[in-house]
Amino acid sequence: MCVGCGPDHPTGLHVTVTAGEGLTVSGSFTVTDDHQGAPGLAHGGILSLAFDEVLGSLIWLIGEPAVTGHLETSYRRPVPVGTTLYIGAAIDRVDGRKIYMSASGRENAVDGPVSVTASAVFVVVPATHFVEHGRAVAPSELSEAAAKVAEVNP
Ligand SMILES: CCCCCCCCCCCCCC(=O)SCCNC(=O)CCNC(=O)[C@H](O)C(C)(C)COP(=O)(O)OP(=O)(O)OC[C@H]1O[C@@H](n2cnc3c(N)ncnc32)[C@H](O)[C@@H]1OP(=O)(O)O
Repeated sequence: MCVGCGPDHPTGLHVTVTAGEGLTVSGSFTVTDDHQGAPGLAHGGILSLAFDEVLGSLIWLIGEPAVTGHLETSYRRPVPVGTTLYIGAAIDRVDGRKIYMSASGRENAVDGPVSVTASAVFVVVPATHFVEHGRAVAPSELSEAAAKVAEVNP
């Protein structure tokens, strides 16, 4: 039920992500009427969410839980409803618990015009972070997340 990537979320972004070479991932997000802000255009906050999701996927390559500490988004072109954004993201460097990342999203093709760029600092947290700070979750929700780490980066 993740609003970014959960396939069963009724109005979520349904972002899909594939691991690439090295510490990179490629994602895609199709803007639907559920994601509109101004008439016919994607809402900027929704686009920011799509980037948070793709950037957040990079942590599965490292295999340590981390949360977004800082996320900066630059909107370079309007994104019409119906667009598929192809988002490439990479880990640029790691400094202690801080993971510096960047991403860019291109309109309707992997080599399409750049619509949005973003940079982020994720901060590594202990797995207990989610238990201590989140609502009570079923153990299966946490074990599914932990299994995903093992699946992506055995
Ligand atoms: C079981 C496994 C489950 C796994 C599930 C995984 C799911 C993942 C899903 C992902 C979903 C998608 C993603 C989401 O939506 S994640 C949801 C949105 N994000 C949050 O909720 C985060 C809320 N904030 C916090 O929890 C704390 O403030 C954190 C943990 C971030 C830091 O508090 P903590 O007390 O722990 O850290 P520290 O103060 O000792 O600082 C440590 C270092 O970090 C540096 N720093 C700190 N803050 C920032 C900042 N804002 N920008 C830049 N840097 C920052 C700081 O300078 C220091 O650096 P240095 O001095 O050492 O050089």
